[in-house]
Amino acid sequence: MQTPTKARSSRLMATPIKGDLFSPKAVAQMGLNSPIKLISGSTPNSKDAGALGKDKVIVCVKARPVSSPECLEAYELDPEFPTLSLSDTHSRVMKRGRKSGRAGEYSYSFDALHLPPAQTTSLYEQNIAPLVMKCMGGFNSTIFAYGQTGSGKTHTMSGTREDIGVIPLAISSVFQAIEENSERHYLLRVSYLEIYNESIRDLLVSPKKVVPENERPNIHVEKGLVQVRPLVEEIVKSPEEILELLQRGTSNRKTGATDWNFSSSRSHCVFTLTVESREGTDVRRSKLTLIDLAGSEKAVSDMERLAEGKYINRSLLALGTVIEALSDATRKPGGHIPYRNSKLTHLLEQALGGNSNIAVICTLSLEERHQAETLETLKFASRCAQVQTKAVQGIVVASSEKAMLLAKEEEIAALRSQLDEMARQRPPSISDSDGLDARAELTLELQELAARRNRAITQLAQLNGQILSGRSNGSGNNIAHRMRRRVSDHIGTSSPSRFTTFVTPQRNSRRAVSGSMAMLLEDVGDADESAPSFTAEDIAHVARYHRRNHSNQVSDLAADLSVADLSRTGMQLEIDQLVHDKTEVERKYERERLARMELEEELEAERRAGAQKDQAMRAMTEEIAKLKQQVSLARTETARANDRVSRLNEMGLPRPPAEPEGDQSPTAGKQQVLRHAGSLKEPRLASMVQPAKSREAEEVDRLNKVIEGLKTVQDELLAKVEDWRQRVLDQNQKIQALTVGMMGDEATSPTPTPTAVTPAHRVLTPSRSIRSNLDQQLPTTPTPKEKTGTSKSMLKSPGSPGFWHYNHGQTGSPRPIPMHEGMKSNASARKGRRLTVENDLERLRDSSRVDEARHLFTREAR
Ligand SMILES: Nc1ncnc2c1ncn2[C@@H]1O[C@H](COP(=O)(O)OP(=O)(O)OP(=O)(O)O)[C@@H](O)[C@H]1O
Repeated sequence: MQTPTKARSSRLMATPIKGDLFSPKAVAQMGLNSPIKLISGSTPNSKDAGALGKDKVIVCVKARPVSSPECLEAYELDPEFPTLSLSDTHSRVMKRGRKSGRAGEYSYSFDALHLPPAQTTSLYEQNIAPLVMKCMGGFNSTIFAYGQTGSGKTHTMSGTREDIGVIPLAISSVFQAIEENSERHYLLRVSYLEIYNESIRDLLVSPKKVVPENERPNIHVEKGLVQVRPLVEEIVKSPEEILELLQRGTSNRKTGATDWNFSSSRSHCVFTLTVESREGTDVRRSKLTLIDLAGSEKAVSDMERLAEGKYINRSLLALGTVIEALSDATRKPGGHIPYRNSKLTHLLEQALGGNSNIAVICTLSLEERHQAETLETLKFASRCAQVQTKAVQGIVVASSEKAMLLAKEEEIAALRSQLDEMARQRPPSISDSDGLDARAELTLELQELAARRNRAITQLAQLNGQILSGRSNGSGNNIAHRMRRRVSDHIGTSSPSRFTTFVTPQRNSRRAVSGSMAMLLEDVGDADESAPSFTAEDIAHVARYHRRNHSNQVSDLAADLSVADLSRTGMQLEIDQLVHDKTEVERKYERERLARMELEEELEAERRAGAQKDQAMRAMTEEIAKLKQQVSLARTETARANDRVSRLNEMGLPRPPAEPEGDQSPTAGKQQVLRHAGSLKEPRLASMVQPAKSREAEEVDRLNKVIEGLKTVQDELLAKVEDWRQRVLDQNQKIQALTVGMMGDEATSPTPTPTAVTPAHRVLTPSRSIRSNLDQQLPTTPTPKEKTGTSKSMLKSPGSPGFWHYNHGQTGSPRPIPMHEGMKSNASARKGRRLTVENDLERLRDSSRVDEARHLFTREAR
């Protein structure tokens, strides 16, 4: 571990100078007039200026000076390796029970570790200059400083007089590279913006200028290209101009005093240098983006700072999330990256998305009170180190335009050589003797030159037409158009520069060229009209004038060709963007197709699962229906059984379904019957259906036996009835005999003869006696027939003695039947008597049957 000494620390704690950083004096002091040495082998033209294949994000860590060396005890710093590890005295390590067994968890490696008193220059030369050179070679390069507030981001990016920052060093490198590549033509443009509280501000526009809401700069994505519009892009020709713009922008930047930093940047600041260059047919365009991020911070006491801090932390969190997603090795290619969660990440979408070489400068405050934030910065740095990029060189090649350009260049070269030739052939002075001939010759030459000029003007117009027709597609965002306007606007007022080779002092803008042509034509016209009065000197003067002007035209044509090149660059970029868009769209379609397939598979699986569920539901429904049927059958059976049991109970014949052995008491039997009936109502009736059926069969057998018994009883009763009838007949005969005897005693009386007594009358007497006997035997409860009213009851009408009435049930009026009508036989009376007898017999049978059944069951029960 290398511990910086006290002397080192104290040297780095020199008060930086801000504010007058970009004053001409400061610029001179910063040594920009004597640019720093380029890193060997990193020339803008070298073919490997942008590494082919994948590039890693360069991560350098820079620690600012500390107040006391004790602060450094919490860290083990090794700039050679380069690594930074937390020591056992670091609060986080102590909290987690020291490092033993998991030292690797607290160790972080980077591309460079810069410790005090190392200056920014060494960091720049080692890690940043190669990226600036790549930018000069046509590759996009992005460099940003990340770290907690007060850790030295602005100090590193902008620098001080004593410690020059990354931005001035990069500008110096750019101009040095331009100087060293005299063959290439360059066009440089500068823009400078800040993202403050999630809104973009153009730092090159005065903050005093009131800009309506809809005209404020915002991010637009056009053909997949992220752009900020409207945004001032100043064409620059010298480092001084850039530094002047930087100073202007920095003074417009939002800063404020926080608890941690007296002059804290409250916004993310993005400085962009667009480099367009051409050498022959090789046209390149790239961007160098230098970003000074606002510092992540803890809660601060000031309310305004607190609100700003929220935006700052949110956007830094978004940046962290994007970096984390990009560094995720398991991420699918083309997977979603949440660039649009903040303006910062949206703006950096293309740079972070791979089309740029990236360097991250993580600044640290190793003070004890900043340990937590330092740890967060270290984690961010190590995540960045895992991100890979793949910058593409912004080379523009358009075959047809290239051919046209070459033809024009050849023509210009031919014209130039013609002029040179003419200059060589011209005599150094014209003598008076040759005056007339020379004048005539010069006049001819003049005319020829005028014709040539006209041709050149026409060519220029054609060229302009081609440029315009090729680019003016109605889009207000046309780079070439914008650029051309800017070039011409700028040239009128620009000062000479040795760097911008195609914008040289002796060249004029196209507008200026046209003006000079008009002037020249006027001159020529005048010359033609006054040709005879021309002196040799005049003609020589005019010739010199025209030669000079012709040379200017050639230069102007060259300038316009450069503009045309740049227009083509724009077109090529558009084409590249279209190709990129197409690939993106194809990728998107492919992703959508895969997603759709997945969805379809899911739907199919769901459909299958649904069908299975339906089937299972149907099976269950069927089973439930079957069970319901079984239950209803069981209920019916139970009801029947209960009914039968209750009937048996009513008959006083308890019939337990299964008598337990050892308990033969009648009450036990009855209880069992009740238990049986109750149990049948239970839910598990189905299981009892079978036993109930067998019991029912037994009961049916028993009832059949009872019926058999009843039949026997019936036969016996019929025999008895027959016997009774016989006895009645005997009685009747006896009565008749007695009557005959009595008749013999009373032969003269007018009483009816015994033969007049109807059989019905005779039968009725014993019937009455039988009935009275039976009434004593019959149960008191009415028979079912009596209940329904269909049985016949025989009543004697109290109001009509001598008449017996058959009362048919409860309805119908009594029908009188004559018993004696002069002792003569009557068919209906006989029928009535027979019915009476049959009725009596029926009742007798019923009662006998019941008696018999009761007897039988009682016997069985016992
Ligand atoms: N390496 C260094 N040497 C000397 N002074 C430094 C160094 N780094 C930072 N400082 C000083 O620390 C103070 C804070 O630095 P600076 O403004 O660069 O921090 P910052 O990270 O940009 O903070 P913020 O995010 O709040 O803008 C300044 O006064 C600066 O000069």
